[in-house]
Amino acid sequence: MDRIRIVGGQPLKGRIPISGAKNATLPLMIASLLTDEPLVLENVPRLADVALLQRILGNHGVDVMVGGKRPGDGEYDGQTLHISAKRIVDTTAPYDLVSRMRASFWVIAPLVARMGEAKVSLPGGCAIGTRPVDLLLMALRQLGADIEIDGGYVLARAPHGLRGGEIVFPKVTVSGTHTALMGAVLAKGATVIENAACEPEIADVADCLVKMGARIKGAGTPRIEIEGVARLDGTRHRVLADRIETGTYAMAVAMTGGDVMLDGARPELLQAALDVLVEAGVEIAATNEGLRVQRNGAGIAPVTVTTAPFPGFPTDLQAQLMALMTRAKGTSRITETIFENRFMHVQELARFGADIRLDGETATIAGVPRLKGAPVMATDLRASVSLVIAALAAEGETLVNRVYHLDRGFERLEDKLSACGAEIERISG
Ligand SMILES: CC(=O)N[C@H]1[C@@H](OP(=O)(O)OP(=O)(O)OC[C@H]2O[C@@H](n3ccc(=O)[nH]c3=O)[C@H](O)[C@@H]2O)O[C@H](CO)[C@@H](O)[C@@H]1O
Ligand SMILES: C=C(OP(=O)(O)O)C(=O)O
Repeated sequence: MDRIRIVGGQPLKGRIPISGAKNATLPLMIASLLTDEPLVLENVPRLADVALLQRILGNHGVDVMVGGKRPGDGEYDGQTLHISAKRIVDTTAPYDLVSRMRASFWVIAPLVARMGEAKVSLPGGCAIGTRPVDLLLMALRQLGADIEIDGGYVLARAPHGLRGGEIVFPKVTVSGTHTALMGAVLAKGATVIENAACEPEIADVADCLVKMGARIKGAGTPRIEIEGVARLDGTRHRVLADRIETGTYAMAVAMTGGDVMLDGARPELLQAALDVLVEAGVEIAATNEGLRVQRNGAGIAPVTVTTAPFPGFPTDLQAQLMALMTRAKGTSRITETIFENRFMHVQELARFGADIRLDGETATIAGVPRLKGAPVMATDLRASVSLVIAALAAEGETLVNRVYHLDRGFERLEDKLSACGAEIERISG
C-alpha cells in the first residue's frame, strides 16, 4: 500500500489549482441514470471515488467515456466524462460495490424513478458515525415507493412510477435531499421538500437537472419545489469548485505560513471557514483568479468553532481545523454536531505531540509550540488530510499510511503541495 512521506517545516508558496468538487461529482454522475440521453460532465476530479462510481454505474449498464486524461499540458484540468445510461440492464447495486462508498447508495432514487424498481445494498459501515438511511427511505416512501429491507438490501418499488408528495426532513441531510430531489424530478405531480440541505453541491446538482429539463425552484434554500416531468434530456455541465479542498489548502497555508493563490476557488462557498481563518490571524483575499491565502510572521490565534450544515462551518473541515489549532497560541474548542464519531484524528494528532482532550462532542485543543513528525494512519478521508497538515509543520519526517483515504477525495495532493515547496512524496508499494 502507498504511503506519503513528508518532512515538515517549509512555508507554502505558489499556486494550487482547485479541482471540481467530489461531493457534487458523485450525485451528478448518479443523475445520469435519470435520462437515456448522454450527460457530459466537465471538471471532474481524478479520484478513487469517481473511478469506483464509474464501476457501479457500469454494473447498471451505463457507459462512461473519460476524456482529458493525457498527462502534460493542463494536467490539472478536470476530466470530462461522457455518461450514457441509454439502457439500464440491471437495477441491483450489489453489496461488494456499495459497501465501499456510501454515496453509491444514492443510485436508489433515480433507478426507482426511471425503472420503477431498485435493489440496493445498505451502505457500508463508516469511521465517522452510524450514518443511517432512514430519512432517504422516508423521502422515497413520501414519493409513493414501497420499501422493504431484505437480506441487507433495500428493495424500492413503484411499478407505476413515483408521485409527488410533501417531504419534511426532521434534520438537515445532504443525502436525503439528493434522494428526494432525484426521485421528485420524474414523479407525477408536485413535490415540496422542507428543511432541505442548502449545501452548494445540492444547488449544483439542481442546476444540472434543470438543464436536463427538470422543473425545480428553491434549490440551495431550505424549501425546494419540484414539478415532476415525464422525461429528462441529456446536457453538458461543469462541476463546481471543491470548497472542502479549498478550505483544506487554506488551512495548510495557515499552518506552515507562506503565500498561496488557490486558483479557481470560490470564497462564497466557504465563507464560514474563511471567517474562522481570519479570526485565527490568516490573511485572505478574494481575487478574480480565486483566493489568496497568507500568513507571515504572526502566530495562530485560538478559535471556538461548532460544525453546522451549510452555511455553517463544515464538518468536512473540522479535522483540518483541529490540526491547525494544535499550534495555536492558546486553547481552542471545536464541537462536532453532524457526525457523532468524527474524532478519529485526535489520537493520531497526539502522535505529533498535540494536546487534545475529548469530552463528548467537544474537543479542547491546547496549542503547543512545536509538533514532531511520526508514523500515522487515519480511517477516513478528512482525518487523513488533517495528518498531512500537521506533518507539513512538524519537525522531521512523517509517514502517512493508508493513503487510499486521501486518494478518495484529494486529486494529486502531493503534486499540488510539492509545487508550493512542501517536501512531500508518495512511496509506492
Ligand atoms: C458524498 C457526500 O456528499 N458526502 C457528504 C454528505 O454526507 P451525507 O449525505 O451522508 O450526510 P448527511 O447530511 O445525510 O448526514 C447528516 C446527518 O444526518 C444523519 N442522517 C442522514 C441520513 C439519514 O437517513 N438519517 C440520518 O440520521 C447522519 O447520520 C448525519 O448525522 O454530507 C455530509 C454533511 O455535510 C458531509 O460530511 C459528507 O462529505
Ligand atoms: C464523509 C465524506 O464523504 P462520504 O460521504 O462519501 O463518506 C467526506 O467527503 O468527507
